[in-house]
Amino acid sequence: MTELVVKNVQKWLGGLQILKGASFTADRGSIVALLGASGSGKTTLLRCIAGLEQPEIGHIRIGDKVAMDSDKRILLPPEQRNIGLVFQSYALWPHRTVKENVGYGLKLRGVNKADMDRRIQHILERLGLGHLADRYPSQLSGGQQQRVAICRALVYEPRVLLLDEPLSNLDAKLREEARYWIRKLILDLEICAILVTHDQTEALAAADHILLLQNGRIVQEGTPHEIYSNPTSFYAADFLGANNIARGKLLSMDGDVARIGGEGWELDGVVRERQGLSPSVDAQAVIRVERITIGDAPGPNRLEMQLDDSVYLGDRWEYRVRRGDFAVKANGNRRLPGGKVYAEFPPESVWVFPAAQG
Ligand SMILES: Nc1ncnc2c1ncn2[C@@H]1O[C@H](COP(=O)(O)OP(=O)(O)OP(=O)(O)O)[C@@H](O)[C@H]1O
Repeated sequence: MTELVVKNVQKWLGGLQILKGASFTADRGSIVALLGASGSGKTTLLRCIAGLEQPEIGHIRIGDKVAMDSDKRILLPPEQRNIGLVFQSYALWPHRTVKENVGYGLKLRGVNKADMDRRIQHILERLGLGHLADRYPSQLSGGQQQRVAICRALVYEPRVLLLDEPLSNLDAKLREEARYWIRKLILDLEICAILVTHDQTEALAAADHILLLQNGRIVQEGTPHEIYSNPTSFYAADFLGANNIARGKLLSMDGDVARIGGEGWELDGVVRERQGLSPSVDAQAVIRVERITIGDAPGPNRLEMQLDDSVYLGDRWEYRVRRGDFAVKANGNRRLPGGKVYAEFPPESVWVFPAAQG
């Protein structure tokens, strides 16, 4: 069931158009990640949904309520939108206890004390914080503070939970755990969550659906697997994964099959973005690091290269190989001696795009 509808949302700030017509829907029991480079408009879009920014144009429906509609001049304030909000900083009040932090909004809304206590206790227990109800934020760990912030957002029983970089203040281990339990919580509660993040791993692991933003536009959307394995633009291909970028000229193109080459190297690949590509124009290929294999014999789409170094990364080795100016990284599971190697670039993993403009 669709819980959130965002249609053609446009927003100007300081004379600049920050959102250029964002449209998407989100279902109950699912997590949608807004992913994109810094300044792409993720937070602004989240703030428009929350009612903290007023889009000049657009339509937003939350549950069965229209939250804003520029044609009908509807604009509900945040407290009437049935949303829960969690900020990166958690924004807890330092002089209020956990219980008071979680219940403050209910108090403002005039919920009676018995009902309020019941709801606070219920959500604190649910997130494993029942025993900390009388502590102050400074007496909690970062992970516990984050749980309190989430309790505070959930105590209203919102239809939609809006999370703005909620994990970025946690260390790597806690972040991984939090990704997991937040996802489970949202699916268990059968609510809908919108997660703003610039961290691709977080979006891939936590979301059911990813919206990739670039300059105020949603340039691609899909499941994490679709976005990772089937990018439709250089921006999308380069934003996700660990990549090698090979810059050269397009040597030939036949349907989706292309050949790209530079100084002393040529590779077969597949066309990922057709516009602006024709033989002999400048082109670039994105090749995921994990797709390149290092061998010791020539073969199709293999280049003779020089292995400069094997770098130990704990769970794998990273090989630094080059042929003249053409340098790439590849992965493997053992240290290799430096010297002559053959690097294989599977053609289906050499994604060819037109060269960047300007
Ligand atoms: N109040 C404002 N006045 C003018 N420009 C603004 C204002 N707030 C944000 N912007 C601009 O809007 C653009 C989008 O900002 P936004 O914070 O939505 O991006 P973001 O994708 O969330 O970035 P980040 O990951 O860095 O938080 C940026 O170029 C930013 O400089």
